[in-house]
Amino acid sequence: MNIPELRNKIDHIDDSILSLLVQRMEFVEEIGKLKRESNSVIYHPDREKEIIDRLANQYTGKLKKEAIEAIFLEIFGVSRNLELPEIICYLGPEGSFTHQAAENRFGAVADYISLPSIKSVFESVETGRAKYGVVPIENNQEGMVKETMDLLNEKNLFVISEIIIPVNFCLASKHNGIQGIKRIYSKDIAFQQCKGFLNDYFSGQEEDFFVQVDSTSRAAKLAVEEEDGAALCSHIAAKIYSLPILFDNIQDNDANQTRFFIISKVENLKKTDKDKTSLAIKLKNDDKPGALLSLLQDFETRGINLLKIESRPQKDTNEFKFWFFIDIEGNKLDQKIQELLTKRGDEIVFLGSYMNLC
Ligand SMILES: O=C(O)C(=O)C[C@]1(C(=O)O)C=C[C@@H](O)C=C1
Repeated sequence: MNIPELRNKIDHIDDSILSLLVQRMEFVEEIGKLKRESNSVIYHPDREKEIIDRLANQYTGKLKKEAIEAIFLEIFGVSRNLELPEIICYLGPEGSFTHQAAENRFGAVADYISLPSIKSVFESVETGRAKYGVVPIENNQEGMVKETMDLLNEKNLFVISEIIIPVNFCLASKHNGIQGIKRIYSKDIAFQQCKGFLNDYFSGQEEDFFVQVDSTSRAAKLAVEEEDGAALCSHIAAKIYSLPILFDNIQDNDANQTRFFIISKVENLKKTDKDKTSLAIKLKNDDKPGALLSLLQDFETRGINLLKIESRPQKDTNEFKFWFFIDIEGNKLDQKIQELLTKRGDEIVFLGSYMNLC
């Protein structure tokens, strides 16, 4: 078959896809109506995961699970917007990895607001200006994001989902190939994380060949204005500025991953077989030996698996005291976790139960 014939086939398939999507959306609208009548939450990450897993498991053709996931997350984004338009705020700037995480989860059609700080994301969700907020919580090379832990402890908001994305950089440019590129824009940390690639492909360049700017999306914006400029940036930044990707995954360390939280005013409890619960715990008797040991023993006797424990200073006292950010396996709806939350005399702030993706 020649290209026009193949395109003709594609057009017919597209017609069918669109007609099926419209049928799907009719049912989605009905669900949306029922949810609004019963005042229940629109976003069900567990149901979305169930659909993707089911489709990926039954299908073994040309599409990888990641491709099925990318397509269906966009469909879910459109569905949720039809059920109730949602505003999602994230730690910006536009094109940041947090933006990428937000788009991975909510699709390209949601209403996004880029905010300048983690605190402003919390405040927007708290005041109801945005329905959900997306913030970084942990990088597996750098550790926990202290500001996010502290704000979760202070504010009355809940973690309803986690998102894990690899921190991968690409080299993007309008230039046809790397020969003739005159400068590369990026942020300091991106230059550091792609040293191996830059040494291999751009060694011996003058100092001013590498131009440092304050975000990788700014790098993409500058590069797209030039015929011979390039940017080291995230996929989403390249996408936003329609900058073709010349080389992908050029970071030195492939294991570099960041974990993000979706925060909301409503706790959205839903039990799956793989949940995680985050807690902020101020121990009682923390001036006596064994206070922490007693908590850990309680986990052991109740068969609760501890996934993470990090200490943070208590800022509301002039003493040098601390509280613990804790992740455990299981859901608030599990009896053993209910007991833990109610029977210990510690000050425990429940931060959220959500599906464990790690
Ligand atoms: O099943 C639901 O609760 C729906 O609202 C439908 C749907 C979907 O498009 O399949 C949309 C949004 C939810 O997050 C999960 C699934």
